Amino acid sequence: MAYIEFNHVMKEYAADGVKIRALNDASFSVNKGELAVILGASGAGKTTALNILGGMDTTSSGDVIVDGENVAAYTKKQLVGYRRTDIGFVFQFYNLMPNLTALENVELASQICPNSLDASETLDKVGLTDRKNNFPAQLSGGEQQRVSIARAIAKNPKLLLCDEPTGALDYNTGKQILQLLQDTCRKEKITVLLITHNSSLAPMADRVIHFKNGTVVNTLQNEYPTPIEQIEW
Ligand SMILES: Nc1ncnc2c1ncn2[C@@H]1O[C@H](COP(=O)(O)OP(=O)(O)OP(=O)(O)O)[C@@H](O)[C@H]1O
Repeated sequence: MAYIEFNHVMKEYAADGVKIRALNDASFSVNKGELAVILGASGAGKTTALNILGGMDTTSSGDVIVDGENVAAYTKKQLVGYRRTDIGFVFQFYNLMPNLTALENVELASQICPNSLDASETLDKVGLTDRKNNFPAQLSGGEQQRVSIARAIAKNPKLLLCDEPTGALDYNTGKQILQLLQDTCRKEKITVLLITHNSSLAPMADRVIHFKNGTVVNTLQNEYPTPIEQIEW
């Protein structure tokens, strides 16, 4: 069994009496320690799948296996614990607490997790040794995203889920953030899933999962992923 198994997942939303099928029999798997890139057009179901995997949304049917447990069968209370301890999220917008310093933002996350890493050391790892006592407004977009990555990995999560993490950044800054995510996956041995619109990024991944109209139409494995510095788009 793979570390992550998304098995025949359906997700329907009811909006004004109309049913919208966001996921339609979507299936994929990811092995432990892999970097998986999720590609697909707008509305293909990528965010819905990531939110379900992260325990932020629920399935209409299907199984979502993470490390041998079926997250789709979790109670609300179990999902709270799962989100808190097992999942690190990185979003397009950094969602930092504006009145807390970089260090305090990371500490806030690590304090609620039993196996958390040292907040200050985690900020060192993401290259922010000199910015720990700055507030988010005093940091660039790339630096704020580094804080949000530190906040996610300081929880020592099973999965690092990233939804368009470079969507608000310029080309070079975005590339540095992708490099950090690729390095984090390798060095910390965290399983990383990364949503992007940019199909040029596919070579950086161990696995590429392609969504279309709510289902997975194609999964590719790269035996030799390309370092991000060698990818241009
Ligand atoms: N809470 C919701 N209520 C109703 N419909 C929703 C909801 N969330 C998502 N959808 C619909 O489900 C479909 C899939 O959306 P989703 O956000 O997963 O796509 P996506 O591939 O992530 O798109 P994008 O790249 O634009 O973020 C879309 O048609 C969307 O409008």
